[in-house]
Amino acid sequence: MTNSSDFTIIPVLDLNLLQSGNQDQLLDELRSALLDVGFFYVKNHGVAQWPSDEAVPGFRQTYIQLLASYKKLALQLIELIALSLGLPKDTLYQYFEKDQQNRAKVIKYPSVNELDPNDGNQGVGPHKDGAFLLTILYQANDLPGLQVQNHSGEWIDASPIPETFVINIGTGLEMLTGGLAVATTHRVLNPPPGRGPRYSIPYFFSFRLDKPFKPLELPEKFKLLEPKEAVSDAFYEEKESFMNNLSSVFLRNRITSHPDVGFKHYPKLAQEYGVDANTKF
Ligand SMILES: O=C(O)CCC(=O)C(=O)O
Ligand SMILES: [Fe+2]
Repeated sequence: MTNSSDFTIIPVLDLNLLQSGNQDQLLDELRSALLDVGFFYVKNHGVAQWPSDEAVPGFRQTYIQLLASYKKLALQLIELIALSLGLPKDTLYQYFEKDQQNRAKVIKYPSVNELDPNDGNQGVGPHKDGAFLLTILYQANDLPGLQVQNHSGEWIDASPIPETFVINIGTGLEMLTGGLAVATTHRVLNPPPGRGPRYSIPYFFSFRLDKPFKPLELPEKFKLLEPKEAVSDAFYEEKESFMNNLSSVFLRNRITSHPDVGFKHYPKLAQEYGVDANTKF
């Protein structure tokens, strides 16, 4: 499907607009990122992104601090997202717990020439981030790989921009907003030969699992907007299972992200999700 207003760049949002008294501009940009793209960069976020050389012996402590900073940024974004949708800023707090577990992982993507040709590309297959509100992604070195699919099916590079994080909307926020905020499909390709490995740290800001899941009451003006069906097909297919069974959403995310492993262990489910033994990305 071709869409004349489709995105071809990933917007960059500047959190300094808060300090400079331009919150309304930031909220307008955030709303458009939420509704049209599902991905954005944030700059001037106040988070130290990588342990310094001297800090490496204290990696654990450093990493814990890093996670705490990610969480602080996630909470700030959660409040701004609510405001950008015309809701009180604490609206999304009901969906997570103060001390819930949020997952992060440090990923190494070897360059293609380091891979066994029989293993194919070991990046991450096309997927939406699962049962999460949002993902904060640190691209730790200057190598391309992350690509975001626009509504016409084209792959748009989300190359690293120094000092930024990439933020993307998870299926959880898509469901909560009735498909208005988009959880956009993305993938990761291994870096080209000769450029060394790519490293990244995604942080997945989760949901509380112990409460029934009730979609948000959005202000009237948003009810007139059409969800972006091209990227929100999962919304219609998965609505029931998502509301009742978050674990199936996790499993789908795992199988589509890592199709070779997914097919090996869950061949029937994998096929339901369009993954088979020859799936390449
Ligand atoms: O490494 C990246 O750039 C993104 C990884 C990703 O999309 C994921 O793990 O869900
Ligand atoms: Fe992802």
